[in-house]
Amino acid sequence: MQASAIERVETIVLDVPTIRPHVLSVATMQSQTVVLVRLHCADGVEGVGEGTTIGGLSYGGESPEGIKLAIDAYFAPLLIGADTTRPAVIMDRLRRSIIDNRFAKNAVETALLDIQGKRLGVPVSELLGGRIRDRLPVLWTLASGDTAQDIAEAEAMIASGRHAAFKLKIGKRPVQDDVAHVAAIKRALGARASIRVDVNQAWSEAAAKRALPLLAEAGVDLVEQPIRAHATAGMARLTAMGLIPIMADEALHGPESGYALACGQAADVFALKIAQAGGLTEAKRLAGVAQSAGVALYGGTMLEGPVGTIASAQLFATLPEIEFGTELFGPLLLTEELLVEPLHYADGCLSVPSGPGLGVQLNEDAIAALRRDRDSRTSVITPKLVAG
Ligand SMILES: O=C(O)C[C@H]1C=CC(=O)O1
Ligand SMILES: [Mn+2]
Repeated sequence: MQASAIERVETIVLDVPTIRPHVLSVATMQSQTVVLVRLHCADGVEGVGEGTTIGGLSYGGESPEGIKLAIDAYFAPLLIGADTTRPAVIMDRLRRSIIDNRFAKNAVETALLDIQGKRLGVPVSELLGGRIRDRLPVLWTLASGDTAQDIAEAEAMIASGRHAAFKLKIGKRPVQDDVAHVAAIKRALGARASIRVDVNQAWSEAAAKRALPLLAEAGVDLVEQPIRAHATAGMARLTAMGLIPIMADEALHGPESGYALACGQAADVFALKIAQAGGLTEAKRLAGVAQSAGVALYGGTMLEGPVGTIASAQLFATLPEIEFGTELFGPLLLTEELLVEPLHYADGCLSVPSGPGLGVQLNEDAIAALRRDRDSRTSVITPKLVAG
């Protein structure tokens, strides 16, 4: 086997507790399931990628277990023996052979670019056209499910200087209750904070039409995916109201969907997510569609751990404009540190690592402690020890 060829594909499911319940209209998260993909080359070079979603199958069509299965059963045979010095050739082969599975493709592409960056001695950003910035603005999501707790959390974030923009998860309660919740938070924080809301598709168009003037009146700066992902014409009607910028999130499945939304004038802003786009290069193509169409950009997350977060950051750092900032706070929602050296968050920004590849190193002890199969791995060993 060639030195740069992939010798082994490893997929690991981690269950990581969250610092508090994270309440979305589609799910309440008490923990996050992170799928890590490690590509081991014959010469010992290794790349890591992440395939992470929210709430099992409640957010999208790929579950953590499904991502692992798809990679183990279908991606791995195409990857073993492949030459990692040609990541684009490998991704082209995968895209031709495997339909959809965008989260799994993103995880694999991330690992391939991590390898390539390590071999060339450059950060992944430099493989994607080159970075324009080393720091990215990061907001925080208030989603405890309780208005007073959300206000206290925001006050603490503002006081510590970590965040001054907040996204509120709504859509679970009746519209008037959600609007009261949002208005109370904005009233408490005033001009000290930018407030945005994410409905995660929960409203009908009629409910959204009722809510938008009230949210505008309350001082909300952005409304994310208020109605169903496929409701392009409805999104266009809400956008045309011109009350608050409307952002597409779940509706975006890569550059083609972005092109259709832009043609239909169905959003003012796109939430760019490397997982939803099917990888970093597809996400970069989507960003190009937005730039060409005059659609603003926002750096989104699937609440990934540090690997997916930094893969996203490496891409977002290459964008000339990212008007609405980013939400790359996923690692801060987790109780456990998955890296040897934690990511650096300060003054409302995340620093983009400058080392080769992703520029992050996994904390192997944390991975061993959090992996879902740790008990079965132990029980494989235990009987042998008992028998011996
Ligand atoms: O945007 C989403 O729908 C998913 C995610 C991003 C931030 C957050 O709290 O949830
Ligand atoms: Mn969203």
